[in-house]
Amino acid sequence: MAGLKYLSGFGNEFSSEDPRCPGALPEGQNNPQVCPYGLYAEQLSGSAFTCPRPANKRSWLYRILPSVKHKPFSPAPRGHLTDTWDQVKPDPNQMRWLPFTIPASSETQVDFVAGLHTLCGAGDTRTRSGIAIHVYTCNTSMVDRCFNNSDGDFLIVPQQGELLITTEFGKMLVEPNEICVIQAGMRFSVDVSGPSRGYVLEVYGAHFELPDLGPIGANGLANPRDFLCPAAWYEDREVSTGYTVINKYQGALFTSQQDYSPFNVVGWHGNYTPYKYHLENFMVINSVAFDHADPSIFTVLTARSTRPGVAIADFVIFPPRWGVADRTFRPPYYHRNCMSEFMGLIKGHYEAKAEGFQPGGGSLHSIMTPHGPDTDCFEKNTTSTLEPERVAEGTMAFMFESSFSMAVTKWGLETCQRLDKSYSQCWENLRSHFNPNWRPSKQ
Ligand SMILES: O=C(O)Cc1cc(O)ccc1O
Ligand SMILES: [Fe+2]
Repeated sequence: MAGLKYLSGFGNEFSSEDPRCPGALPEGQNNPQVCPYGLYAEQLSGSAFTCPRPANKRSWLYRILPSVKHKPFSPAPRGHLTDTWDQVKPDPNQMRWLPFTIPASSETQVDFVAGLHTLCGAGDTRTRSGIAIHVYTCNTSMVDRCFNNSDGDFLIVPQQGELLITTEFGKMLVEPNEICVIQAGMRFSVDVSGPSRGYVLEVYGAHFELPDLGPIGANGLANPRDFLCPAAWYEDREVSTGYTVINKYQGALFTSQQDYSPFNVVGWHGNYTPYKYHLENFMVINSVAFDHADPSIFTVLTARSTRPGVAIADFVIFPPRWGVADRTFRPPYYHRNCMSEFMGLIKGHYEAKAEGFQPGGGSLHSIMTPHGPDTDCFEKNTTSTLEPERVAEGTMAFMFESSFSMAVTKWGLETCQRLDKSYSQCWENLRSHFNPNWRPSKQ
């Protein structure tokens, strides 16, 4: 949408006023006895008050009415959203899903929240530790409905269809190949312009951060200034028919009614905001000599656990780049990992599996479950001439990698009917190339 303004920088202390109300932010204090323009002051906390300064997150919202003016929350159907991880028996097999089905708007009208389906996850919304992976498939905009997640942060990866997201902080347009993060407690409403599909990584009780760069230095990977946060925008809109605030709390959905739009924040300041990032801005670093670098080199954002170096979840991408490694099998190596790997494809093909893994689908390789390139990929890349070549041109695959051992939901295993039962066949024809008479070639 033309004309949307953004503030740039990851986790900055921002200040933003809707240009219609200059001076909406109080000067020199947060809680004046009377706020400019007769606004209410409301703090949104994203960390405990007492967190160390680098981890302390909060924003001050100056709004026409405070959020507390609402009718009581009452339970609402939760559709295919869940945080129950024992719906089906544990299954360590490699799993792959065909593109998730987007409902036809001629048959049913489904908006972003109604279109959320939990695929897998682990942990507990009450002890604030764990993750959930959802897919959304929808075809209609949210009208006088907004969503608010008390359980955690949403990292949203649109795969098809742009999302115009109105938040309490302002509006963001998020297209496929961009991602956005809406952190816990931030109200938002999603407009779509057609059939839409994407992935959501939800993290309970932690926030996404930029990974440390170590010896890479001060620049590279996702640079802080490429993260964009919306600029203040408000509407002073009475909704006599009722505005519905949907709250996800302890995994369940609740709704409450109010007679005004929640997007009534005229100005705000703080460092706890929604933000978006274009994946094309990722500065790719990789092997320029030999061997295959671990995919952590492609980490965009990480939600750290308290164990050093161990993520609750990393968001990793496989962007277009040059492949130049000499005397190297360049695709991903065969491996078993102490982390869970969920992969999705935004567009194009994934380098380890040219066929079968399709945009809008997904795969799950659970903790210590073997996986790697399919037979075709192996045969091709062990015989090809190694020249500098563009890898993953026009494609974008990604991975949610987690230290949690995830359970798949009943929806993921059965109801969605998208599980590709033939997945393991892609490795069936791998044959032995072992030659006991092989000897190192003389130099
Ligand atoms: O399994 C996958 O395809 C993801 C992956 C890619 C890679 O280059 C190295 C390790 C890894 O898990
Ligand atoms: Fe892997």
